[in-house]
Amino acid sequence: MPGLRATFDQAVTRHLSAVARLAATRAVLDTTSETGPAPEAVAAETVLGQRLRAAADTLRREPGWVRIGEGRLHEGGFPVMVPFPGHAHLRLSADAGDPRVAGLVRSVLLQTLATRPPGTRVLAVDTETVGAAFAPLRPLMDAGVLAAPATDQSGFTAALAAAEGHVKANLLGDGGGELLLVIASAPALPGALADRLAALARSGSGSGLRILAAGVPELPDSVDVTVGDVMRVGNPPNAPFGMRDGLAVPVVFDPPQPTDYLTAESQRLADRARAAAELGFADLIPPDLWREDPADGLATVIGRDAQGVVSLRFDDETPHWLIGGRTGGGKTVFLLDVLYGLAARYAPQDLALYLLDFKEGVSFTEFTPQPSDPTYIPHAKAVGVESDREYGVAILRELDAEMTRRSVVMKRHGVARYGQLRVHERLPRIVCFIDEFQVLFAGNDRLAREAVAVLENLARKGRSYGVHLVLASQTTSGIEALYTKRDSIFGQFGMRVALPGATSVLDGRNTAAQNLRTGEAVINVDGGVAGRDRRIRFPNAHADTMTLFRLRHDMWERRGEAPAPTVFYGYAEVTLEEQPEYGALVASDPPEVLLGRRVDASLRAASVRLDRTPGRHVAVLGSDRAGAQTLAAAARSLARQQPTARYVIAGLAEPGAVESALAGMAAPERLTDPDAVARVISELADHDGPAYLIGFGLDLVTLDRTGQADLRRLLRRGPGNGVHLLGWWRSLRRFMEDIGGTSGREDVACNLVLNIPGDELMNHFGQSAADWRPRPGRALLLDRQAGTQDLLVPFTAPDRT
Ligand SMILES: Nc1ncnc2c1ncn2[C@@H]1O[C@H](COP(=O)(O)OP(=O)(O)OP(=O)(O)O)[C@@H](O)[C@H]1O
Repeated sequence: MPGLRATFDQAVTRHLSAVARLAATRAVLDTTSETGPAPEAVAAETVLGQRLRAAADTLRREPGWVRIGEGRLHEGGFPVMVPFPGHAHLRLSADAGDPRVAGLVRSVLLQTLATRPPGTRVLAVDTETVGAAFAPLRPLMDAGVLAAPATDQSGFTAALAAAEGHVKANLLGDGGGELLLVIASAPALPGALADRLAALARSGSGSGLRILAAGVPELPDSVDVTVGDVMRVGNPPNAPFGMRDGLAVPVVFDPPQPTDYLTAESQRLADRARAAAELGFADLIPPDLWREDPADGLATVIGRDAQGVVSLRFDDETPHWLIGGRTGGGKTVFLLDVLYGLAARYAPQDLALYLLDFKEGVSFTEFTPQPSDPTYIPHAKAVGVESDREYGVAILRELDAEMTRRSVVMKRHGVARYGQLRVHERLPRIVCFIDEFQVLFAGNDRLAREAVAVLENLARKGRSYGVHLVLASQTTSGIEALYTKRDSIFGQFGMRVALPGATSVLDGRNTAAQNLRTGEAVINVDGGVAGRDRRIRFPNAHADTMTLFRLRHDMWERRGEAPAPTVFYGYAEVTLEEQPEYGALVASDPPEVLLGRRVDASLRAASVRLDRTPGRHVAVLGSDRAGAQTLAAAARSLARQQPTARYVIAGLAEPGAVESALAGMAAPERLTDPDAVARVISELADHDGPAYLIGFGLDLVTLDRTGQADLRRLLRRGPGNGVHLLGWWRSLRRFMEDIGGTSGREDVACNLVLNIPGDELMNHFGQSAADWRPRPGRALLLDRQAGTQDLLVPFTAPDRT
């Protein structure tokens, strides 16, 4: 603005000429002291004082000038402004051990920050009062504007090194904004350090560094202030404004600013810096979708810090990330920023996402189709919401298998790295996000051991195959779980992200994550070591619903062939009717009885084939009433495939489930009397099929010796004759008695176990069943002939709410 510029230039000129003339006037006043000051000289000085006051008034609002005290005239005074940091550094001869100097240092610092760009950052040194000189400016420290003061020689050396790094970056044109080095007091400097400080001071105006140093013996290119009872302002470098012999009048210190003022002003400046450092969610999203090439890695913008915009990468240096922070610390928001940022930059052919959360963690549901919004993120392949460990491990196994597939392809092309493979085949990079990953290790059982092994393999080899992991946890013990499990896994996670409340993500001696606020994070690309931290602010994706909505829809519109992800909702019940395979059932022999949904990467139906081999019966075991519903669903799936078979329904318990089993059967025989059931068992023992006895509560049937023999004959010979039993026993002991104990074990090969603890199963099913921990909504399907053991969500009643 030319008008303002002109006013300022005038103010400077007026100030300079007034200062110069003041010296001359002073000389006259001083030589006439015997007879008292000459009235004309006093009058001239008064006029100059007025001019200086007016000029100071303008300069006060200018960046580059600060007030240091009041110039004393014979009558009145005027504010003394010095051209810091605009034209020069500033040296004070005494240090902050003198409270007046401490007050002046604070005042100059706050004035400077108030008129400089909000990105200005400050390195502080105070060895004499151990940082006390800066203590009232705490809000600036919390906001990352003012670094925690260095209080000893090594801290001072580190501050010099940081300032040197800043100067180098600026001189090379890498930017970095403006840095102030404020030394409130310093140790006696050995020659080498004094030389380094002097070199910094001489680095020139293009270096982006200004120095305010109190108590150092010298500082090139500075306004030099000698501190005694009053201050004497020396000759500024290049004397740009006529003070060739310094300021001719003594300068008195301003009264110290009260702590309340210092805190409030620091807070105001801190808030301003925070607001300026803020990026909006829209700033994370590139103008054009899917333009980036993943060959050398993935990158996305996440936020900014004092140095500018911060990007995060998945590449050879930081193939995997570890994220920590307490509940409510912003983990969900952070992950969403990353996910949307990546998905907007890379096409689904170039980036595949696997998203897992375990209990009470992030919810990735917004990436999946919902009844209210059928769109989805086309990069998402599998999403687990409140997943079981089994589901998580199954996904990890998939990724492990994918690495093996890629290694074969890479061998074929004679290449060793993902980047080289991309020349031949357009395979996507894969990123697997696991929230509350420590759940995978819970239990220290076979599954936990497998989780550790697969995770270790992925962590070690993933970078070569374009497979990346992001592990997040809200608890210290969660993060430590990884460390204590396998040191070698932890070491692979070069990228550390500490959100508010994170304790173990960074190195134990790194305190950078203290005092983080919501929306802030410390990013460390060096495994968490101190000194490699960037404290950033990241935007809240959910605060910009319009951009989010548009992005989702744009991506979905362009999804092409990318199918919706498979989604596993750990908390949800599943009915037979919603399982895709049920709709596809047609008349077939032998039939596949559907029992539930597998808890694995496929989420396909768990089924057993009832063919003519021995043992093809189904026992549902456990008192959980859900067992009756599952049996009913099995019966309905059977009726679709064997519409003309004979069905005998033993409805001894759970009449509601019995009713739903009958649906779809042409002419079922329904029995409700245990004795009638015993009789039909005897009849079916020597019967030719196809016939199915479906028993609800078979433990209610009392069998005499003959009856027991008939049942065992049915079990042993039935399948060969096309006769199968599907029964629900509420007691394992009773079931074992009925089938004849160990000798009858192989006669019922398919067992669906509900609420019977693993240690009770061992006798009958062997050691491998010992890990089973019953829980609502889950069942274990053991097929003795196939030797398999699968976790599934057993089907529930369609009308259950
Ligand atoms: N970058 C941000 N800017 C502004 N507000 C934020 C930001 N990140 C998070 N928040 C606020 O903090 C709240 C909690 O964040 P978030 O849900 O991400 O936390 P969390 O660590 O995932 O916690 P939880 O797992 O308990 O949900 C958000 O609802 C939002 O109001």
